[in-house]
Amino acid sequence: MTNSSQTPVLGIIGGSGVYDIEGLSHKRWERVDSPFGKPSDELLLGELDGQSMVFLPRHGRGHRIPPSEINFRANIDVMKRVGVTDLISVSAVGSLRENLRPGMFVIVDQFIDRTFAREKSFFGTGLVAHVSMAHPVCSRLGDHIEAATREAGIEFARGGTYLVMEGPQFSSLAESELYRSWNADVIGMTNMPEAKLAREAELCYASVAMVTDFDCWHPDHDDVTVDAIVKVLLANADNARHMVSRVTPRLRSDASAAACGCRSALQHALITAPEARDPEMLRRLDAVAGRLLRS
Ligand SMILES: CSC[C@H]1O[C@H](OP(=O)(O)O)[C@H](O)[C@@H]1O
Ligand SMILES: Nc1ncnc2[nH]cnc12
Repeated sequence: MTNSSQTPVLGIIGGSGVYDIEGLSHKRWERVDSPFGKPSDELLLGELDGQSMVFLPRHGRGHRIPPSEINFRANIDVMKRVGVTDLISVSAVGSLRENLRPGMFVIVDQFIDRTFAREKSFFGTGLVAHVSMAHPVCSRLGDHIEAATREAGIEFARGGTYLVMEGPQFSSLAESELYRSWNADVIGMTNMPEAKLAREAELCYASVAMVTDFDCWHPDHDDVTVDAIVKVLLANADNARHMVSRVTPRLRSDASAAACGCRSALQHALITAPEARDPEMLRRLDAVAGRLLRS
């Protein structure tokens, strides 16, 4: 099922501490197969206030999958396959700034990708594509998230650079200081290549980073541990649900969505001559790039 009418369908990729979405009607977990392999889990499909939505726990239910083993391509492919148009990533992050305190949401607008052990593109030999990542998130979707977050009374910052490290170990002090000197604001292990793949799949993508700790640079705070992160996350997860429930009605009434640039990201990105394209590759890309590849 692809969504050629572009009826708004909200997708949520839930990070650490967010393994389910409460309050959905017609709720069901469904396995969706992808030519890119196994996604992190089944998809949770349902409706929130009459609006279709789809949820996927990034690390799988029970948090089984570490950042480097997440099949980001399969995760984005299945979202596209079931008709998602707007994708919100919810993630736990460490803060690299004094003013971004645990409990706050950062509506990220830039990334520094330091990951090195992940498949980063749907494309490759047989069909080469280069999409723009100058503005890696959808500002229209970001506007809806900002309004929803404000309405839910959650403390937030609009804009911020998320440094994506490979992990799974946390940073050394020297690395944390280096990233601060690069003007990164928050640090995590998962938003890349997720954001790049969402762009290739022509999805509107936005990232809500929930601050859980001060990493290891802050002289007045302990170095980050999983225990400390989980404590903050338990409080944050409810806030994430409040935010999501307020985004859905906004999406439904947004007439500008169809013209959003994210939805035509591939329009001028494919460089391989039609006669040189690999037919097997074209088959795998039926959901991600079917709009342009169907003859
Ligand atoms: C649970 S601590 C580190 C873990 O949490 C973040 O995951 P996510 O972005 O999915 O919330 C971070 O990136 C690490 O994967
Ligand atoms: N300090 C940190 N570093 C990397 N990933 C994180 N996720 C939450 N806090 C983090």
